[in-house]
Amino acid sequence: METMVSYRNIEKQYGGDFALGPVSLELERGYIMALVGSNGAGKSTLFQMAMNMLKPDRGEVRLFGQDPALQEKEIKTRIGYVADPVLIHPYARTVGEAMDFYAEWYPGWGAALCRNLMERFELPVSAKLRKLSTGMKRRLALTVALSYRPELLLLDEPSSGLDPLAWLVMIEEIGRYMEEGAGTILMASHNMDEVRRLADYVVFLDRGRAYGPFEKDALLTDWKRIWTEELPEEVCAGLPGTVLLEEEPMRIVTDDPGAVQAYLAQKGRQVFRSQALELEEIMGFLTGRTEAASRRSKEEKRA
Ligand SMILES: Nc1ncnc2c1ncn2[C@@H]1O[C@H](COP(=O)(O)OP(=O)(O)OP(=O)(O)O)[C@@H](O)[C@H]1O
Repeated sequence: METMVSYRNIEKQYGGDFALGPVSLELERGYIMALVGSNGAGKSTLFQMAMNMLKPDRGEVRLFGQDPALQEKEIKTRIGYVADPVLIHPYARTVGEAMDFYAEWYPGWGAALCRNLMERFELPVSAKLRKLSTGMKRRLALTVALSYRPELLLLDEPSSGLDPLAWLVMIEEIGRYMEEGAGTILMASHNMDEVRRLADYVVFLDRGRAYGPFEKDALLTDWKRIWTEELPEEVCAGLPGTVLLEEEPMRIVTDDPGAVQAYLAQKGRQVFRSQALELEEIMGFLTGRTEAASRRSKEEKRA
């Protein structure tokens, strides 16, 4: 196993308003980790630290085991960074000029790959950088980052501003990059569809606190909503692994569906169906944003 990114006990304070951490994360080669969080949770702050654009108050960040403050240039040729908002080349005037510059800068630049990506993202060579829309800037940044097949991609909101077709191209191209076998991705996303499709691991960030990493597949298997018949108080009281009880109809939200189903069977109660929770719901429970371990009836919800 080779650790590509590690954050150890990272803390950062901005005035009195925002405190990040302590955050500790490690990402191994070959995996995709998604940072999922509310606005202002600290996701971009973590990316900027990896790019040596920002220093943590405490803790250490390592890329390929190296300190980004000491080996900045070497590290940056091995990373593809799509920032949010996208950073546009300061001197190039057109898309073509920017590509020429990057082709010189990155040792692993693939000219044919770049042409193919530009075609897929419908990026005109002659388009003026100043006049690109937000979505076109994102297409450009993704094309650049994928054209030299970096060992590590840092994608901060890669789909923000992309139209649905460009989004699909992005999903396919990220899939292709990973299938080639040498890629690793740390990404921040508000798009749960993309997290569901791409991520191996999920970290929830909320108000500067990190929860996880969790294996995405395990989250989707472990968190269930189970529909059952109305249960008397004494049966409810003994339910194992219950996060929330909802009434009319009776539903149990649990992170231990096996135990709940076994208990209901033992009490002779019927299970009508069960369904995996959406990642945003799981995030609500794990971060304490959604009130857990309570009984919620229609009357309560109306009140
Ligand atoms: N230079 C700065 N000075 C002061 N506060 C800052 C600065 N940069 C970021 N912040 C604050 O730090 C917090 C975390 O910001 P960050 O951009 O990391 O969040 P984020 O999770 O990427 O948010 P979003 O999902 O909205 O992009 C926010 O409250 C933001 O206002």
